Amino acid sequence: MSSYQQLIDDLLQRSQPNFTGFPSKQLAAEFADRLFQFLFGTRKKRLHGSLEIENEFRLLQSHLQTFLQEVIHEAKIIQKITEDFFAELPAIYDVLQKDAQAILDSDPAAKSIEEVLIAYPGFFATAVYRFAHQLHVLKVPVLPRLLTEHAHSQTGIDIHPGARIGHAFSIDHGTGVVIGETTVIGNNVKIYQGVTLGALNVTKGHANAKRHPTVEDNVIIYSGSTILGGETVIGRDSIIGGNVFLTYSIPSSSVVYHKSEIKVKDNNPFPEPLNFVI
Ligand SMILES: CC(=O)OC[C@H](N)C(=O)O
Repeated sequence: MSSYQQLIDDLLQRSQPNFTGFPSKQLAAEFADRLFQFLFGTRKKRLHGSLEIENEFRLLQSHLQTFLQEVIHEAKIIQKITEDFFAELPAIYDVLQKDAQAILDSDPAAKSIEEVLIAYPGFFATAVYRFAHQLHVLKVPVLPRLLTEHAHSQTGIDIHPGARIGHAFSIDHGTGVVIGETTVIGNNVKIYQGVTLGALNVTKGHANAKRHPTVEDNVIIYSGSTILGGETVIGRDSIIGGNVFLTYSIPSSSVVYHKSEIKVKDNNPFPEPLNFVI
């Protein structure tokens, strides 16, 4: 057990200027929100004129540099990562436009693209995941995770930055969605709240293995379903109904559903006592 003095020593060590153990969550949140705002700003905050846009672009670059300084200490590497990240921004923007359009096209409740951009938690979480994934591809440690955790805290949607997700991806409602680190998702995939794409084996020895499923193009996964395992492949054009628990692969164009038994009776007393366990 640590002594009081050991605790003080530990805390003192963390307050040294060279201690870089805890990068700033606030910088992560501000960067994610600011970049999202830059790309999909609401009317009030929308940038006017190319000068204003260029100015904000430069400010975003310097924000990223400050953020990167939290974990990287070589100016040249920070510069290179910043350049590479922003060089990818047009491609990220394109794919996000396809994500937003897919939500609008498939959700009868969505009335306009603006509504999707401003009000859909699934779109926000996907956007922040795409920013984070690019930093993950550029081998930035820890910070990608802080970005997706910011989106998680805002939306209840937990997408690991390491997951690979194709275009026209849509998450409807979204609360409780978990997408693990080694998940691979194709194009035009739609998932609903409470879906888990998880690992079957969560021992530390599997840290470098593919632990999470592959979901091929045009798959729909309805709410509450859990799909586990790195070798599990959901074949293209399949539909997974609500509350399915699946740990093996299924071929293309499958329909998988969970059949629960529900009993309905009138509210007259049972002849014998019932024991409802809540
Ligand atoms: C989503 C999920 O399976 O998480 C379990 C564990 N964190 C892992 O990545 O294997």
